Amino acid sequence: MSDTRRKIMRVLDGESLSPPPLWLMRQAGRYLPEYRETRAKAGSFLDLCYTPDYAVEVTLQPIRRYGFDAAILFSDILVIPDAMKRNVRFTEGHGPEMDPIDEAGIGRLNGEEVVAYLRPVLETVRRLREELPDETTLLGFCGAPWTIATYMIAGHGTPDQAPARLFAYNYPRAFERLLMLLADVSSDYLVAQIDAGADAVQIFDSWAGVLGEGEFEAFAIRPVARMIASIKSRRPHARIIAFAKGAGYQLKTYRQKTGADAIGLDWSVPLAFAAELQKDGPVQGNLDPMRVVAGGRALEEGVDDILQHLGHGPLIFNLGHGITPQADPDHVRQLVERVRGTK
Ligand SMILES: Cc1c2[nH]c(c1CCC(=O)O)Cc1[nH]c(c(CCC(=O)O)c1C)Cc1[nH]c(c(CCC(=O)O)c1C)Cc1[nH]c(c(C)c1CCC(=O)O)C2
Repeated sequence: MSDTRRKIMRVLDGESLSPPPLWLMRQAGRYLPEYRETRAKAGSFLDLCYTPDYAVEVTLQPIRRYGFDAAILFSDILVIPDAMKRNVRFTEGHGPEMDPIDEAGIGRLNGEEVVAYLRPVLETVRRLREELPDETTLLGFCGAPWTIATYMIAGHGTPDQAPARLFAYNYPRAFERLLMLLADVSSDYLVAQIDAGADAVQIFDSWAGVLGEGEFEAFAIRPVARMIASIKSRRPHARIIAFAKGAGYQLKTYRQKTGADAIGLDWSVPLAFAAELQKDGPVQGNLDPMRVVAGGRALEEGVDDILQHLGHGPLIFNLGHGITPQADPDHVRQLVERVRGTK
């Protein structure tokens, strides 16, 4: 009976499938002309996220084109600070911005209305489960508390998250309160996504790699462990992928201590070490997105290397980070055919 289950769910339960199922981080995005068209109609980026008609449409676009094994809900990790009234803006050419928060502001924060504010996103999840092909896994997601906190403190993206690292040393109690509050609202939000029809969820800790050893334990591992314990206590069937970008050799303890079912790997993780990690459970990754931009031999060799090292264990094929706007949609097709061995 097990073969009728969605492939990515089978891998998340420890099965090894050949060829491995695949999806790509940021598979809905600006590299696709049909995304750019819907994006222009929607107006602002947040309008796109909060209008189920548009969000459903852009989520489905890469599924129609490539038949990926998973669709990932179209939204953004920064809808959480937006729901906490931090005035999030996405302005052309600037990246995300919001009002920076200070110690007093953290004292005033509360997470009470977050899930209610995000109802349109949950409506998108419900509609997606109705419209997706039966074999396609639907993934929900959110940002990890540390990564969300970095944007809330600086008010924008930075290359090394120095403002949040400094804030954590100067105001340890306020920082701890912020992380725990984010962990709790994010857990409620992921439970709501699962209840709306998400098969599994991914937690993105895109900035885990800038933390020192003790801070990695305190800011990356602990809040995510709290989230996973909270979600699994309420929804024991929930399957959770945790992606701690840049965590390198700490990924072994990261999986053990957070309780994640699968761990995402960025492209800097050596494949021999990735194979070691795979002995403890499923892994997801880890092609360099620049190989998709390059195409040709660089793309083929990157795919083949991953399949050779990780293709015999539980693997969800993916990139090591999001696909970039300059990727050629034909190269994405070549990637899919190479992974599936259909060409
Ligand atoms: C850090 C982070 C963000 N958002 C996200 C992360 C974690 C993953 C990572 O590290 O990339 C996660 C994210 N963002 C988006 C998705 C949608 C689902 C998918 O993967 O297809 C997901 C899962 C859409 C998006 N989120 C954003 C876009 C581009 C905006 C546009 O279309 O105008 C998309 C498609 C905007 C965004 N959102 C964010 C930034 C820094 C930016 C600007 C950079 C950029 O423009 O690429 C915050």
